[in-house]
Amino acid sequence: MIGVMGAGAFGTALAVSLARLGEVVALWAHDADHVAEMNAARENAKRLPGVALADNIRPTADIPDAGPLILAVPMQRLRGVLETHADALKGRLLIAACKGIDLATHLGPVETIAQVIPGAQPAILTGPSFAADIARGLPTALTLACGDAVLGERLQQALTTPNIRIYRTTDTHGAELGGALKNVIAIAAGAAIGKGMGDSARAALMTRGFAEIRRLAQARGAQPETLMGLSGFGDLVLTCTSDLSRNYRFGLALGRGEAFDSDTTVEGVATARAVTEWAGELGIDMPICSAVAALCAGKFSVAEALQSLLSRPLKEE
Ligand SMILES: NC(=O)C1=CN([C@@H]2O[C@H](COP(=O)(O)OP(=O)(O)OC[C@H]3O[C@@H](n4cnc5c(N)ncnc54)[C@H](OP(=O)(O)O)[C@@H]3O)[C@@H](O)[C@H]2O)C=CC1
Ligand SMILES: O=C(CO)COP(=O)(O)O
Repeated sequence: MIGVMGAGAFGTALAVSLARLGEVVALWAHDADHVAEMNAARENAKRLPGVALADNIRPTADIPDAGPLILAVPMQRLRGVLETHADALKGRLLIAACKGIDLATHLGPVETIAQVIPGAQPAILTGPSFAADIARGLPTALTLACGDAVLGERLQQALTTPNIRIYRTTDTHGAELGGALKNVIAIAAGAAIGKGMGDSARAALMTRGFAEIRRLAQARGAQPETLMGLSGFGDLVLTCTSDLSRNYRFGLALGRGEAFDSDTTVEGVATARAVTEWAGELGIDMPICSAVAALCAGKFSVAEALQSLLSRPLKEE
């Protein structure tokens, strides 16, 4: 049995894909009414409408007491979920599927699990993948990062499905920071396109944004090759170029001066703030992330954010 905690779009899509392996997948939601709705309709109409839940997917309000658990809640909720359910989670194999940096602690998902849950065996599943694509059975490649190489290999086998090919690494810092920071750069890319600045400006933001991601991640001990892989470069490309990305669409709305649905999960907003604070403490230069944080906080207009980037002193690449 595999458990997925968090019945949002991504948790549900992973459950749908894992169920194709034939084993029982428990899909835990914190809201009992939502569980009842999913059981009655055999669909998660609230978060992933139009996708049937196979018979071996079990929506539940009870955390399964055996087997690995995938944590697919928004990053800013992860610590609270872990603290609330610490007794049920202690010593368990916990695989984060969230992308972000915790505002209160400046920790990523793997570090948060390790700090909150005694004896947990933490890992992260990350990389370029939209819930809608995974649920439809479209081909996807992800990175599974686990500090324990033997466990990582076991998880790689267990979580590979007919449409999810998994690569593994022991570099959890690289995997979690690449996935978190690409969302911030996607907001910048969306804002540039929304403001009509063009594809050349987007390419510049993606490239210089990637330089910021590498600077911060390597200061944390991440390996350069992890950042060049699916969880870093791969996810940056997907998220900065697809209208399916919520972070990119949020940026588009900022650029166009349009409203954006406040119930939509946009991980890059809190992460931009967290990373700007954190980079400041470490003395690392993160101008695009800082401009996005200021933009999201309403301190800058898109034009002012661009001006702040273009007026920086000239330097070597
Ligand atoms: N969607 C995607 O394509 C991808 C998403 N991800 C990552 O997965 C993570 C989750 O995103 P996604 O599923 O898309 O988000 P959604 O907005 O679709 O769903 C979030 C889910 O988390 C639940 N939730 C919120 N707060 C809590 C809480 N305190 N306790 C328990 N459950 C809670 C929500 O419940 P409720 O409905 O009651 O609010 C909802 O089911 C994010 O970090 C995202 O970056 C990664 C790759 C792809
Ligand atoms: O992480 C994702 C793609 O890999 C999903 O991106 P959004 O959260 O921007 O929709």
